[in-house]
Amino acid sequence: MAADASSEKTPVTVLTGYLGAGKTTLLNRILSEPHGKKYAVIVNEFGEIGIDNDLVVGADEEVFEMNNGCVCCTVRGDLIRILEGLMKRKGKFDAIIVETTGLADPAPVAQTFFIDEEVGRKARLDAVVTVADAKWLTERLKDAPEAKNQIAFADVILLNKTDLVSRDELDEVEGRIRGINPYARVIRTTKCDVPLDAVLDKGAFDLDRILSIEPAFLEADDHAHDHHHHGHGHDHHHHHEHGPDCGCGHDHAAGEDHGHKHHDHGHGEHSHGGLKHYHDETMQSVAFEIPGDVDANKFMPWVNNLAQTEGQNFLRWKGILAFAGEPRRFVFQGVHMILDGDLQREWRPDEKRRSKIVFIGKELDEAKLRQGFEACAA
Ligand SMILES: Nc1nc2c(ncn2[C@@H]2O[C@H](COP(=O)(O)OP(=O)(O)OP(=O)(O)O)[C@@H](O)[C@H]2O)c(=O)[nH]1
Repeated sequence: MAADASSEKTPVTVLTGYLGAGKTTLLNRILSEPHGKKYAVIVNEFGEIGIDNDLVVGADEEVFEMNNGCVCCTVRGDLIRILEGLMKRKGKFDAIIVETTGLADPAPVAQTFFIDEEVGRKARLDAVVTVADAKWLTERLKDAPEAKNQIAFADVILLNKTDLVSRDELDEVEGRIRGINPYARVIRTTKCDVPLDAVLDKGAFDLDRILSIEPAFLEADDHAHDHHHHGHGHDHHHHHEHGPDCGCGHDHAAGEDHGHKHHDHGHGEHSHGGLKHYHDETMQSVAFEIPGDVDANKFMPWVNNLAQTEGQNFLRWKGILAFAGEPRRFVFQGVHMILDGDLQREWRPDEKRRSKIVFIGKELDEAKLRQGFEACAA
């Protein structure tokens, strides 16, 4: 049984955002800061000619190109090959950054870290960082389902190009972002001017810092996360793939839009203290909490069954659970029908044991999910 290797795994940051939002700008900023770290960069090209590659600055880092075209199964194969190649040279890189094409749905890229055992053993998805174009995002949310998925999927969102819009427009677009993803940290930027620690080494995806369960956690600057728990047996480690064939959650038969339905619903809107709040009817998020323990023997079958029956609707789901009789927190996350979970650090003495779960996705049956979760209470 391997020791808890999360701190030894190479962190991977997935950089996403619609065409022209500022991904390359951010990448260049990361690579040119005097951080003393060595990053490997994987660029997913869209189109025939690898121009992006030439736009990336820096002498030290190595840039690897994935296949052009759709970041789906073929590209995932490429990504796995590149990652495995990188892993063999472990020690050479402090972190890996994957820049996806603006047209990519981040789900298949994120799933790679759960699906491929070899990759999952050596790399951990640190966070999905989405760059949003303050001027154009609102338009893209209307006509580009990928743009919406990129927002929904993010742990950190850079609301970039703030110089191109008025304060009111900025509030408006941030309200729309919040309507899709209330859990991500939103940072307003010009030319992606963020401190690196706002985007790198966040531990956001594996929930070490509970970034996603409760917006209030986003404000608290909690550095107390534990990277030094070694030697724990992983008796509750689950690593399942329930998907058909490639398991990427994409309905390939649906063609171009990868089965992500795009409805042109009107968006509910209300004002609250200046910042407009939107309720996005195609992308929802629901969160539930049990103020105590859950029974692992009820919870695990429930989530596994959910993954199989409704996984296609869950863009992301995550939870932190107190299992009865277990001193450690069980942290799990899913991308569509793929689930991954782990026992992590112990509940702190001053911490209330409680169990929370959040779903971000489409056509969520809130009442049924709540009922199912509450039935898992210990
Ligand atoms: N005005 C303004 N322009 C910006 C800002 N950030 C980036 N840009 C410009 O926007 C353009 C696109 O930026 P990139 O970083 O190439 O965007 P990208 O997301 O990598 O684009 P693709 O690779 O096409 O998806 C470039 O000309 C940038 O200089 C900003 O904050 N304000």
